[in-house]
Amino acid sequence: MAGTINKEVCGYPLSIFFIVVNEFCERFSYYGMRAVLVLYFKYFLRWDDDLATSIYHTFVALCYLTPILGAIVADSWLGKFKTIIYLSIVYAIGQVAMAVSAIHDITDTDRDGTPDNMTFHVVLSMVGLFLIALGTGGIKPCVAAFGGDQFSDHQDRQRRTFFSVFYLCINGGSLLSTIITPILRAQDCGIHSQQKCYSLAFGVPAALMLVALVVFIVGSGMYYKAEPQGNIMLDVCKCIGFAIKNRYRHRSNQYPKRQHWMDWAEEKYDKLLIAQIKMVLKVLFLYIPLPMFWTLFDQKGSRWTLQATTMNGYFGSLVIQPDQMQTVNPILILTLVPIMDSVIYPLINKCGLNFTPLKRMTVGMLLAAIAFVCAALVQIEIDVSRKQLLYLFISSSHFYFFFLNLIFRKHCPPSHQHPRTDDITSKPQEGNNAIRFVNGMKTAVNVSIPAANFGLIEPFSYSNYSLIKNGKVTFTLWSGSQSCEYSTDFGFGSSYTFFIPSTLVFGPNCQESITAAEDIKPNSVHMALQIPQYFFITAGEVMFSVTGLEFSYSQAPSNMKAVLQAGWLFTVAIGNFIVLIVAELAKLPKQWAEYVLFASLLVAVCFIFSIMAYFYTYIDPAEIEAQFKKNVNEDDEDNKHKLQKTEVEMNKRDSIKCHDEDDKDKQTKM
Ligand SMILES: C[C@H](N)C(=O)N1CCC[C@H]1C(=O)O
Repeated sequence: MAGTINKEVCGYPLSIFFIVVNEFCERFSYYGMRAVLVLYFKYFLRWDDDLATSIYHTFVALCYLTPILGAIVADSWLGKFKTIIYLSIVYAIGQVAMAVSAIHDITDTDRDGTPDNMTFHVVLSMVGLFLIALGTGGIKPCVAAFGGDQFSDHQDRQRRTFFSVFYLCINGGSLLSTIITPILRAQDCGIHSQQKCYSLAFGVPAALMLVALVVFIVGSGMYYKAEPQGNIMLDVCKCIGFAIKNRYRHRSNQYPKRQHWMDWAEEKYDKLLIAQIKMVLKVLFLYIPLPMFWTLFDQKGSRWTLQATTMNGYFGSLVIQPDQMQTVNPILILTLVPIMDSVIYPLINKCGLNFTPLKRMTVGMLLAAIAFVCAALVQIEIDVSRKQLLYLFISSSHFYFFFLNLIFRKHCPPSHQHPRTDDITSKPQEGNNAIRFVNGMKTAVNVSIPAANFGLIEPFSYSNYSLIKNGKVTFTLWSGSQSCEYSTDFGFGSSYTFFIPSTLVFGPNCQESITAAEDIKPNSVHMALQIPQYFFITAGEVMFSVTGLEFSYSQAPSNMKAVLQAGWLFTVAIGNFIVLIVAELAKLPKQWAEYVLFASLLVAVCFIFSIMAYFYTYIDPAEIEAQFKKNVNEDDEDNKHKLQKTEVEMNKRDSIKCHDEDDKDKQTKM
């Protein structure tokens, strides 16, 4: 670092406090908004599942593609500080636009609780999402690199700790927001009519983004702000282009070979710039296999959550919803980062092992592969339990419908016999329970719960299945003016048929007469079995991602720090795309086989990466740059000397010439 830091606390520059708080608030804003986004698409904008999922993934991928833009602007033009400020404003405007787009009252002219001009809400939210992607992606590489810039060259250890704390803040923000925003969304709010409060769920992240901006500005006087060094990316592209062209022009054997193909740019470009480009290319080459890690990592939110929907989420009196299992990741990050930094790494060092950053990343990839093997084992357990349950269901349902038919033939006229065309044959999706009622009474019965209405069930008829969530549910049965309340507890993924007997007496004790037949048993494999796979993927993330973040900073030349951070984040974007492609292409019949496939792919990639890492030599960009500058200065000195010498000689020669000419003149005059 070229400048000096004014204030230090325990050996750390005070300025990084503002940077980590800014990152915490920004990640709260980003992950909080993301947590309710798909539900907003589905229930507020009324999109179908496919559209909602593809727009969601496109948005996430965009958020990790825009870092390239932010990095170019920061390194070449505005500098990191101004880029963070300007793009944070864009980001906050985007979040506010999202919050406004979710106020149904704005276009609810008939006051029935639904927006009347959906185009307004769709357009505003799409503009909002675009601004957010630009903002969050744009500032992400700058904030990390700007934090790294605050340390002096001799503060390597502190800078490593900074990147760990930085990662803790990311996950602290992510954890809190993914718990809080779904709660905010579940509230009812509105001016004319009450609806689920998406505007609050987006409004709080918007407020947090404003806080992030204010905190960052407050620290302004304390930052070290490296100056941008001109349009560096354009120079880099031109230099690479020239090297390729020049190499091609001199392809014949008569020209001596050069050590590196970039050396073919030496005729036209500065040696320092060529050396810096070589550093960046070496690291970017190493990044090629890395997206595979993110491909596995990002399936937490999709495949693993779907797996959780087929499991039992009762943890004592606490009920964990399938999508809430994802919070295990940030919780484990908050625990594992300090343990790794203060116990595991020092212990490995004490054992005399040189656990270099690239070795850590390799181990991180292997841990992610192990996580997927665990996921495959859990899947096999679920499949086995389902087979047993299905067998139980088929045999019991045959018996029970045989019995039902006997009763119905006896009691009801043929016109009243209801066909059993809608019998459920597979487990209900997303951990829901499929419930239906059979009315054995001679009068019609209406059955309802707060979330669903089974409708009027004719005498000796079945209702259709309704899907209801787990937990305690109270059904209200109405026949004329008489009612009966029936309460029961549901687990995950079960199916029940409730019988209303012909002898039902409405009143307080009516509950006892209603009987339930379990068509499909609730999920039996416990969600706790997913904890090992979460543990391994998160331990892998700590070794891979935290190290990768720091590695990308430490190996980047001074004028391309943000660009390499963006390159690192680009691997996350590619990983997301691979999930979409592989899931489409490899349609394996068994889910566990898909998990094993992904684990094997990562092991193969990890093997390639370890070979590449073996040949990588760590550099100190600052030292190399200083050496180059020294050489240039020495060259300048040499040149100056040479110039002075030449000038003196030239002057001497001139004066001799002058004397000669003077003499000649004198002679002619004479
Ligand atoms: C929430 C994750 N544990 C996490 O920290 N990240 C996932 C992608 C990179 C990183 C982030 O910066 O959000």
